[in-house]
Amino acid sequence: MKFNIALLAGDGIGPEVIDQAVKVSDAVAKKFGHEITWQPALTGAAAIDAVGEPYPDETHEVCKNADAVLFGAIGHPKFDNDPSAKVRPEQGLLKMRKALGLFANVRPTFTFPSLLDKSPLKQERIEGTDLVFLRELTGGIYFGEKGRRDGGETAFDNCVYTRAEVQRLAKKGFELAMTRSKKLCCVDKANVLETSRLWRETVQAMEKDYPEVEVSYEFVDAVAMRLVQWPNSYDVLITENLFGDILTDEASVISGSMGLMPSASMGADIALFEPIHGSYPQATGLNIANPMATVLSAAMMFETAFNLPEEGKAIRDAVNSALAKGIVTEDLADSGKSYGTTEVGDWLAANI
Ligand SMILES: NC(=O)C1=CN([C@@H]2O[C@H](COP(=O)(O)OP(=O)(O)OC[C@H]3O[C@@H](n4cnc5c(N)ncnc54)[C@H](O)[C@@H]3O)[C@@H](O)[C@H]2O)C=CC1
Ligand SMILES: CC(C)CC(=O)C(=O)O
Ligand SMILES: [Mg+2]
Repeated sequence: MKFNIALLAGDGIGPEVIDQAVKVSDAVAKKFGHEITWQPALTGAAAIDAVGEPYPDETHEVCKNADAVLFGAIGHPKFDNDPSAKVRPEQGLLKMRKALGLFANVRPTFTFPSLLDKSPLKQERIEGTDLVFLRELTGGIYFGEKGRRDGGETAFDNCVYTRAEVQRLAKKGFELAMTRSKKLCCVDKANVLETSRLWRETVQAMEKDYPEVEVSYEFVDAVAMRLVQWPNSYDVLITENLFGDILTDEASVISGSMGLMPSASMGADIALFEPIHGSYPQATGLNIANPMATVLSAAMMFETAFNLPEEGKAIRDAVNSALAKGIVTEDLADSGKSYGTTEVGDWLAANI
């Protein structure tokens, strides 16, 4: 098969981890007889520097016309440390998600058998953890009206959700739960927030369409606690944009490193695959970033966007075997030997 993939490397470690995912994807294509054409395009601070905006129209055209998008990360300290900056890399990420209609961000959290001792959590608590967050990605407080008043002394960010937005995300959650253990947790703050009450009411009304799914409703603060206390008590969790962003970073410590967790952002017409981490600016150019989250995002791309599970499995097998053999970057090496980002990528590509 032939694939045309938009490649948005972005900033910081983005280009370094994307290079490894490209290497590994090319190795998969070679092994299984596919042809990939990569279409690089600008985004983030790199795009601001080059053309003055973080998600240029040309990049949108490339994405729209691709079979899938592979995304690294965006963000640069020169913007993070300047709250008054009018144009920011993150605006590009949000614009891209909205413009491509990527409303459902699938963020799995799982453990690797060879890494159980790398998590700061007790082994018996995390063993067998295999859960999936469905994070709503194009609504909520990130997209509501924001601004200042009172001469800049008061700031506001509005959180808005429509019933239709909740329904389409929850539908995906129910459907996913039906393919797994038929357990769904709706994470909200319905004791305080009106948007959360709309979430809860909407999901409750959908329960009758999925009688086999056991639905629980939990407040986000309690989930933040139970997620690290008994992570394997969860299976599919649905939640709004901000809560999902925060909880999935927290959940990444279960696996052992933020550099391991992939994601798929699904829309009606196109899907984008990206690690859950950011541009990790401290590591830029040092060849130390873990590329596995991005490599595993490429595995999700083969499985989800191209419906090629064997190709995805070939990538997952290579990652598992690298982890078992200790071919890992410094975030997972403890006092043992660590490998560079490029060495890990080379090893994975050679072992597909
Ligand atoms: N999707 C995206 O492009 C995202 C972009 N950002 C942006 O990234 C920049 C940095 O944000 P931070 O809050 O520091 O989040 P971050 O995710 O970049 O890094 C947080 C910490 O996670 C660890 N980490 C992240 N990626 C890793 C990797 N591949 N290998 C090993 N360890 C890794 C490091 O310990 C790092 O200090 C900011 O400009 C932020 O806005 C943040 C999150 C998501
Ligand atoms: C930079 C944010 C807008 C996004 C984020 O943290 C994420 O998608 O995980
Ligand atoms: Mg985040």
